[in-house]
Amino acid sequence: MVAKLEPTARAELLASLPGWREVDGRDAIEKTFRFTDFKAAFAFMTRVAITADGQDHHPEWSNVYNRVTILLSTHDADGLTERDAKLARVIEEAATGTGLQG
Ligand SMILES: C[C@H](O)[C@H](O)[C@H]1CNC2=NC(N)=NC(=O)C2=N1
Repeated sequence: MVAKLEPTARAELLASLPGWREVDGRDAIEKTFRFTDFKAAFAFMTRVAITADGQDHHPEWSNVYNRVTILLSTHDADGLTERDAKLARVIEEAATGTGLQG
């Protein structure tokens, strides 16, 4: 059973991840990415999907045209864990220089 992040680790994680924020009412973090167009957004989602599946840790996400909103939490722990931290860092890499509008 994976352990939830301690408050200090959680704060350090949020400080290290640009634009991610805590979700009201859930032990989770969330960010919306905005791309130049739908194709750039979907290409980003494809890259993330492949890596996430390889880590066996999956995002909760939605896509509207050029925007992708991603929520991370660990279902098995009902909260934020190191698995979410690892996937958030992968997501940030996958978004870099790929038609990202910020
Ligand atoms: C059986 C499978 O390994 C588990 O259900 C994995 C799949 N992907 C997952 N993704 C997330 N976000 N949390 C989990 O606890 C989780 N568990």
